[in-house]
Amino acid sequence: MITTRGLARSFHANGQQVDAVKGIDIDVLAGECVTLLGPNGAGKTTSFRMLTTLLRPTAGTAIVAGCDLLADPAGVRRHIGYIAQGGGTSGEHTVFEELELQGRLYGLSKAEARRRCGEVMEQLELTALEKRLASTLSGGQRRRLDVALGLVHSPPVVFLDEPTSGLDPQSRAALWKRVHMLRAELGTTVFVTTHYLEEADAFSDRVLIIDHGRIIAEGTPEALKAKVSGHRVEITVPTDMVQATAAIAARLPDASEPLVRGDSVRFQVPKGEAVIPDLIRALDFASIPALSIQVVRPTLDDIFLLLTGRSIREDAIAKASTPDRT
Ligand SMILES: Nc1ncnc2c1ncn2[C@@H]1O[C@H](COP(=O)(O)OP(=O)(O)OP(=O)(O)O)[C@@H](O)[C@H]1O
Repeated sequence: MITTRGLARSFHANGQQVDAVKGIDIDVLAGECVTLLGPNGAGKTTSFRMLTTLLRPTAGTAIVAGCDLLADPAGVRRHIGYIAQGGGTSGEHTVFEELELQGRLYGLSKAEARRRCGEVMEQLELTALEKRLASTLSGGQRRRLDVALGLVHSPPVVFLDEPTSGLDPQSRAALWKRVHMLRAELGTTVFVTTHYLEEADAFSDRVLIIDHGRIIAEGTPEALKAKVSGHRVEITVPTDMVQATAAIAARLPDASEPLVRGDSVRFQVPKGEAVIPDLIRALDFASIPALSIQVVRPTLDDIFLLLTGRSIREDAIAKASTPDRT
């Protein structure tokens, strides 16, 4: 449903060239839900803007929903829904009017546009809000309207750029649930960007990890996590005891070099549960009161850490905006 070969885009800003996307090969099959996961500035939005015809690639080719991106951009536009970061509504129309207008822009007849408005409002639980001005909606309601706008013309492919950014965890889960219901009912192909690791893990069939404009890993969340062997152990202790705790951790059999962050010490071991008794005994002997000890299974962040030596999570936390409830 989406195929790219060597797709690239460079920008020129302040006399400098920025290679935002450096030749990516992507294959998304019909009906799949695929996530493009990466830290800030990795090239996610630039990739989406190219695939939705808003930005011309500097190099490479792409076929989207059977249409050639370069030769037939109008064909691509007819077959896709794009839910941009920050949404696409002006806010001065009611929910119903926004949806009807969008349907008409996509060439639906008035009657068909109205019928589809009714359907998508029901699917995204917007029916009770149909007469509300879009500008008066809460963040979660507004994001649901954005998704409805992307779906009103029944596209076979939807691009969702950070659909849950800025929403609280409950609203994020609810939005994902609705997107998946639509996919199950209509077989829509869903291509989505996020920097929320847990969402990529829980809701995607496949994850593409992008960093510095290149796809550095891809696979099912399970297959990606399986590349990181063992468990991570995290111990929280009083701050003045972290160095002594790190020294104890370093002496445990097969433990990786401990990493100290604030009042916590982290390290990798082949089997978390096997080292816990020794660890507790050693802490007890040294009179170090452990405030918490956690054995964490690998996450998608661990694979990113393994490949790049950096954490997506820390980058994302820096960017996270104030959560907005439905
Ligand atoms: N119009 C532009 N002019 C110059 N540089 C740009 C432009 N648009 C994007 N870039 C740069 O290209 C790189 C990729 O940006 P992009 O917005 O695609 O990243 P992203 O992964 O979507 O990040 P985020 O998660 O912060 O939205 C960044 O270094 C960005 O500064």
